[in-house]
Amino acid sequence: MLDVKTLMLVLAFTTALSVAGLAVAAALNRQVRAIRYWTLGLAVFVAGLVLQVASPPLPLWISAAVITQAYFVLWWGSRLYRGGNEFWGFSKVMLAILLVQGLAFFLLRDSFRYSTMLHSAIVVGLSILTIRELRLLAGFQRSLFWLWTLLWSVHGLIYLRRFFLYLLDTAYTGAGSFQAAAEIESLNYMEGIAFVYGFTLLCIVLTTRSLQDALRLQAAIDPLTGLFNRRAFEESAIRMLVAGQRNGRPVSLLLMDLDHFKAINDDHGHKAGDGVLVKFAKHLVDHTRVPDLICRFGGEEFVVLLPDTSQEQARTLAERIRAEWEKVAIQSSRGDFRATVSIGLAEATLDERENLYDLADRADQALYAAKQQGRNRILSWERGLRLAAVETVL
Ligand SMILES: Nc1nc2c(ncn2[C@@H]2O[C@H](COP(=O)(O)OP(=O)(O)OP(=O)(O)O)[C@@H](O)[C@H]2O)c(=O)[nH]1
Repeated sequence: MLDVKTLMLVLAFTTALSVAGLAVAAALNRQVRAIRYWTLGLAVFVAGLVLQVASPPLPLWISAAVITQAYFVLWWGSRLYRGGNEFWGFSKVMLAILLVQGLAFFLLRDSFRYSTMLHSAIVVGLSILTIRELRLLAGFQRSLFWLWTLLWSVHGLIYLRRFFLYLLDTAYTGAGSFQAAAEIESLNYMEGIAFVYGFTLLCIVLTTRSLQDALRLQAAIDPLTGLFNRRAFEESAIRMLVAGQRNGRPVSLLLMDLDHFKAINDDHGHKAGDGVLVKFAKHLVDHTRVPDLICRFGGEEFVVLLPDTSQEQARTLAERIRAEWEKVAIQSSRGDFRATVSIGLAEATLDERENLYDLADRADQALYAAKQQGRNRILSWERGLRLAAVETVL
């Protein structure tokens, strides 16, 4: 069996290397907050190990408090990865925990057995909490979750075993130092080395995954309004439309265009124009249901695809959107104003040969006619509408 002190040093060295790697990754990926805390957690772990190597003469309770504190920081990082709130007094919470457990380890300082048991119990508890954080992450990749669970479960089980050995096994209950319990302690440190390697690797993978998600979101979302952009809308809308046609369920589409938007920009400035777009996007979100697909089609044009909605039902909704929108007061430095919207709507036919673009084309014809007839109104598509609109222009 390897000497415990040597293993402690190897673990400290391995962890220090991991900290260096993670620190570079954290600096390069500032938007992933969790990796900063994982790096900090491992750095605290290194400090605790160094203190442990130096005890005696240094009291062991100090290193015990520092090492267990590292687990709290790692758990906090995982909590952030799940989407927890960063500013919920991290430093205050950590300080409070450090004080409480520091006091507990201090009170147990004369009993190697009980302080080791407390140390093991904290590691087991935090391993469970850390597993739970990624479990709560909706839609998280299963293989990554299982790797995370495996890593932390093995680590937690090793410490659970340690807890019970010190509780029940006479070979350890009387031990007064790590050297006296070398058999179990060296196994712990060897597993610790493997754990740090595995954990570091997973931190990098999770960070990459988080960046990929952010990129995917950026590619799908209109940055001004936070609505789906056209590309993302088309992807989901095509699926929604085909599902409706297959199941014989009605699907309707509203195509909306803010009226005289150029004049709004000219009279109130481009910034106020942007504000109107943001406000209208929120207005749409407030007036639709969760399954409805809302998108900024481009410029001042918006579209909503309504599953399980007939033309009549869509018209009622469109009327509510239009009527409520004209009441909304918009503040601008050049005076408050109101805006209106024209809406063209069409219901999909059950014929699967009609695709999303055909449906959007029909809604566009209705919208064009609504504009021709004076704006701030809704028109449903009907046969001959394009012809009528063209005639109106002529
Ligand atoms: N502020 C702002 N303006 C935009 C944005 N995208 C497009 N626009 C402006 O929207 C205006 C659209 O003008 P038009 O297509 O003439 O339409 P309109 O003035 O709304 O007239 P009608 O649709 O006929 O009622 C243009 O001046 C564009 O520059 C944007 O993201 N922000």
